Amino acid sequence: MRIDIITIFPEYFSPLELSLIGKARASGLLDIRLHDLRSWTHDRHNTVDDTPYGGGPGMVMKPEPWGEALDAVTGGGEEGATPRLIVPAPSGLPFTQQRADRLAAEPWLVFACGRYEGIDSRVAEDAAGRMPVEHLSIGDYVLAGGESATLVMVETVSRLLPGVLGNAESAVQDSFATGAMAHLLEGPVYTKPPVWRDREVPPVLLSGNHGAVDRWRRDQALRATARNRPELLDRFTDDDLDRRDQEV
Ligand SMILES: Oc1ccccc1-c1ccno1
Repeated sequence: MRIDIITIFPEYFSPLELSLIGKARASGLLDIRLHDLRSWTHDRHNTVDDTPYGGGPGMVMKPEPWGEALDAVTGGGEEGATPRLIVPAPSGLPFTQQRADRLAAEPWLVFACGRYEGIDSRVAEDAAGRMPVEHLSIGDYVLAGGESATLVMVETVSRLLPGVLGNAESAVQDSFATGAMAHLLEGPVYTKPPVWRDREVPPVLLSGNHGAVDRWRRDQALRATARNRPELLDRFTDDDLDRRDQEV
C-alpha cells in the first residue's frame, strides 16, 4: 500500500518510522510519503491560510496550495491509478474498525491534514471530480489539526495489512476480530510475578485449564463491555450469545 500525507507539519509523523510500521516501510510492505503543503506556496511567507468569507473566528486553509499539492501528489500514480483521498474532520463520518478494514483493501490512500478552521471546501469538491473523497472523524472531540487523526488512521489501517503484524500479534488480532470475543472489550490481563504488592493473579489463569481460562476471559470481556460500552452488546442476539458461550 502507498500512503501519501500532505501536512504543514511533516515532522509530526516521525512516529511512523518506529516499530511495526517502521519495519513495514523498511521491508517495502508500506510506502508512506510525507509532503509539506508549504512546498506549493509561492509567496515570501509561504502563506497557507486566510480569513473566512462570511466572517467568524479563526482562519481557513487557502485552496490554491492544496489544489497544486493534490495535483502533484495524485497525478503520478502508476498506470494512471487514482487514490482515495481521506480528509480528517470533526464533521466526518465515524472512523471505525470496519471502515479501517475497508481502507486496508485500498492500494493507495492520500491524507489531507487540515488545520485552523479547516480547508476551503472547494478543494474536496474539486478533488472529487478525479478521485473518491472521504471526510472521517476519529471521535467526538476537537483537535488542533488533522495530523493526530491521520496518525491514528494510518496505524489502524497499516496493522491490518498482511505481513505487518508478527504471527503472534496477528493471532490475537484474529481472535478479537472474528472469534467468540469479537466486538467485545478486552478484559484484565496479567503477567509475572504471580503476587505483586499482595495482589494475586486470578487463580484460574494459573490453573492450566484452557477451557476454564477461555470461559473466564469471555466473562470478563462481557463484564467490561457491559460496564463501559453496553451499546456494543446490543449487536448480539440472545442466540448469538448462547452460541458464543458454546464456542468458548
Ligand atoms: O478536530 C479536528 C480538526 C482537524 C482535523 C480533524 C479533526 C478531528 C476531530 C476528530 N476527528 O478528526
